[in-house]
Amino acid sequence: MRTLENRDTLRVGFVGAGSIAESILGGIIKNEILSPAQIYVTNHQNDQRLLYLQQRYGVSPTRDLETMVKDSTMLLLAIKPKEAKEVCLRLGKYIRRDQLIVSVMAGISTKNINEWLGVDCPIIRTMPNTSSSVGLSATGIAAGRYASESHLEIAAQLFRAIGSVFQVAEADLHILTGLSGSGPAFIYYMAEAMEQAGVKAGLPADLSRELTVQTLLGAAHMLLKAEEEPAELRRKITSPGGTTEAGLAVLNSYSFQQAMIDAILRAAEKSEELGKLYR
Ligand SMILES: NC(=O)C1=CN([C@@H]2O[C@H](COP(=O)(O)OP(=O)(O)OC[C@H]3O[C@@H](n4cnc5c(N)ncnc54)[C@H](OP(=O)(O)O)[C@@H]3O)[C@@H](O)[C@H]2O)C=CC1
Ligand SMILES: O=C(O)[C@@H]1CCC=N1
Repeated sequence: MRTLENRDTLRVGFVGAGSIAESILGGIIKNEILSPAQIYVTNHQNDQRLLYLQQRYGVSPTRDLETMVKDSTMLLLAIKPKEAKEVCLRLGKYIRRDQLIVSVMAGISTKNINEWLGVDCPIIRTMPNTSSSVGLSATGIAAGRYASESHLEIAAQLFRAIGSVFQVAEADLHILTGLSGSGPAFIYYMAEAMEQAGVKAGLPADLSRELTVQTLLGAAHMLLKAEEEPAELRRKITSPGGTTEAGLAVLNSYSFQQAMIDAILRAAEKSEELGKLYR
């Protein structure tokens, strides 16, 4: 397996061409980590989708799994957990022992992937998020049994190009899935509500959207740059007897923090369930 230092010779085959595949390949191309000519994509049946990816990013669509595997130095599995076994059984006919497999599938263990492929090839299991498309993913990565430090480093380099990378034990990828894999959806859900509140009180929708986005952006930067803990940043906004205090009282009456904690833990639990259901 070549390293990204030799990235001109790297060929990545995306098995699965949905949301996360597009976010990752879009980020890789935008950041000029690989050229479109180095990326193949395949999916199950959606021709329109492959055409769209070809036209938008210049990547090569294919349904010839054998040739794609043969020509790829790395395969990136971006199929749903329920499709994992069937697709891996098919891929196993063509995969070489030195071929690096990167999985982004929630819940599916590297042990199961190796078993289905029937090959002791190196597997790096990851959990990125869709912010990959703007270079801001938080990606967890863990090595399977046959992966070496250099395989980990190759995958880390690729994902570092589209955000931050955190190496964790494979078992911890479940909680990363809840926190940072699904996490953006929980934030968007809150953003939808913030926008709705502005509109309900009479603001134009576009102004309400801009205020929401700038507020989230500013808060994220504060979390990143300020030295205070989140609770201290919150306290600084909360004047005694003021508006924030009144608003927080409403959030507390709905157990907002507990709801967020439970949502993340439930998503993590679901990741474990998917792993058991589809093993
Ligand atoms: N979306 C996200 O934010 C994240 C998702 N993930 C993980 O990524 C994986 C994909 O998720 P997501 O992108 O959201 O899902 P999508 O439903 O958007 O995409 C799934 C893709 O898999 C393809 N596919 C299905 N069956 C086959 C097959 N037999 N051979 C080849 N391709 C096949 C589908 O093709 P077709 O359309 O033709 O059926 C489709 O392109 C999941 O395992 C998920 O856990 C991980 C991190 C974040
Ligand atoms: O919803 C899902 O199952 C996937 C995994 C993390 C984000 N999306």
